[in-house]
Amino acid sequence: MWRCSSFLSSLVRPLNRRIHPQLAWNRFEFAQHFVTTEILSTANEGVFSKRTSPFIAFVLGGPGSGKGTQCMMIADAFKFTHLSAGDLLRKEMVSDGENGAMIRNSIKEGKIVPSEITIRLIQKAIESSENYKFLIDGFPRSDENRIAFERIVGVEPDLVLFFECPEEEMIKRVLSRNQGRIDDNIETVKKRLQVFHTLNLPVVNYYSRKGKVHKINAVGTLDEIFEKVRPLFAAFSKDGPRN
Ligand SMILES: Nc1ncnc2c1ncn2[C@@H]1O[C@H](COP(=O)(O)OP(=O)(O)O)[C@@H](O)[C@H]1O
Ligand SMILES: O=c1ccn([C@@H]2O[C@H](COP(=O)(O)OP(=O)(O)O)[C@@H](O)[C@H]2O)c(=O)[nH]1
Ligand SMILES: [Mg+2]
Repeated sequence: MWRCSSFLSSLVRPLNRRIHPQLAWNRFEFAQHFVTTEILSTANEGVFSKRTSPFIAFVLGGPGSGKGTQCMMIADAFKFTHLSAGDLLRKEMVSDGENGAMIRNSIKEGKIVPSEITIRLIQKAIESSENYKFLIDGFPRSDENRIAFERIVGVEPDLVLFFECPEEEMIKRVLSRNQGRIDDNIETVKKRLQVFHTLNLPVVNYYSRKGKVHKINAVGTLDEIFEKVRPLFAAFSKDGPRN
């Protein structure tokens, strides 16, 4: 899974053996995971020698604002791991897990799936990654999501990207997305926009008050938008931050 320096692996491995698979990682195990990864990654990043937690960027915005598209470009350019909460849920929906039907119904209705389910999927994806820098796309979608993430995972995001897009543009993009999704139809997208305004935006406002939000105008070509995103991740580019 990830290469450990000998000292840390002696510390961490027994710990993992002791954790019952069903238990979500507690904060210590989570930090421990990243202490290991950090030591190995400092070699080429340098900026993270003192961190004991992953670098996390939340990527927020309404349905069709371009979150997934920009996340793929950021992941490619700066070697982040792109975790789309929606994709994780759609994968879980079609697995023979006990929550499949409930997840399907929530997505079909544009409703938010219970936090514990989404967070467990995100945490499992982080745990099974060798990376230590993550784009969490489309999460948190409510204050309840946000509070649960901080309680269960025990970390706050380092930055929050918020893609601002006019409603009619979002509707147009969602209806022409052609990914065969059960929620890309006019009835559901209207419900999702309602959820966006009532539940998602308070999350943006919360992080805005903490000075963590970078608002990006999401209208324009993919590259025009990415050029506004790029400076936020300059610290991760191989030639370091451009001054
Ligand atoms: N800047 C853009 N201009 C026009 N269409 C876009 C732009 N960015 C993304 N799209 C398209 O709009 C749709 C929604 O984009 P996506 O990245 O899936 O958004 P989100 O993840 O926020 O729902 C996709 O079909 C995508 O190809
Ligand atoms: O943290 C999340 C992310 C997504 N969803 C559900 O999954 C749907 C699709 O989310 P996704 O981010 O894939 O939609 P997008 O914004 O990309 O169109 C949402 O409308 C919700 O019903 C959720 O419940 N919690
Ligand atoms: Mg998306």
